[in-house]
Amino acid sequence: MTGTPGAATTGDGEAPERSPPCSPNYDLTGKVMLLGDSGVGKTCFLIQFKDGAFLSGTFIATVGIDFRNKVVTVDGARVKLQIWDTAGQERFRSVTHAYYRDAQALLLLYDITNKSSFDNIRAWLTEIHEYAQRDVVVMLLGNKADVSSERVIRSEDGETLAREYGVPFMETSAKTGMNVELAFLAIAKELKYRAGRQPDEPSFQIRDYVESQKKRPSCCSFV
Ligand SMILES: Nc1nc2c(ncn2[C@@H]2O[C@H](COP(=O)(O)OP(=O)(O)OP(=O)(O)O)[C@@H](O)[C@H]2O)c(=O)[nH]1
Ligand SMILES: [Mg+2]
Repeated sequence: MTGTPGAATTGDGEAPERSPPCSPNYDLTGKVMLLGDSGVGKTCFLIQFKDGAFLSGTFIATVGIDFRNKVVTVDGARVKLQIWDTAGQERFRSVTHAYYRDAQALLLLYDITNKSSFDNIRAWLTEIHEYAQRDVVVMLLGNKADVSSERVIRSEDGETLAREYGVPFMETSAKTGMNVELAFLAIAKELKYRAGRQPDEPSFQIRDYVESQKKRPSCCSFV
């Protein structure tokens, strides 16, 4: 997925800000951004969610920013997620900063086989604090959990960091699909809950939901 630096490409051939049609096939919308260092798997994560496929082979770094739409149904509500895939490379940072402000949710990825991508998470959280809305939903994801033989970041380290920042955490695989849909469903549930809680509806805690639903890698190599 590539585009021109500084310009959003039209992911599905749909204009991002287009007014809803007369009978929209969704009840509410939410903007989600994928963030994290280059190569952690953001584009693959989005393609796995959107198309159920994994882009193996040569790594093609995203240029600028791009988006895809997908409607998910949670608790009887159709939530249209507009998902922005950002370039992790430093040179595109100023482009992506401009998009933070509109996002309701941010999926922040690191690669469990790449220590620097994990070490940079604090810097990403500082950027989020600076550029995003104060009440933005943030989720920390340790991607490439299928590559257990090359693991350098323990699951516990991801959990500890997420707890420190008070955000939900899980390990994922854009290759096998592990926890990919769950990440977006949890966001959609949170957005639906925020949009208007019904009187008899129990409160929704995204961290508890993720903890109760997430799958753990079947095989772990401890480092
Ligand atoms: N084994 C495995 N490989 C993955 C996974 N996710 C991504 N990859 C591989 O990692 C490389 C980078 O993936 P991308 O999705 O392009 O990375 P990105 O975060 O979008 O990178 P930028 O666009 O530069 O920010 C590719 O070669 C993918 O095939 C995963 O979950 N498991
Ligand atoms: Mg990419």
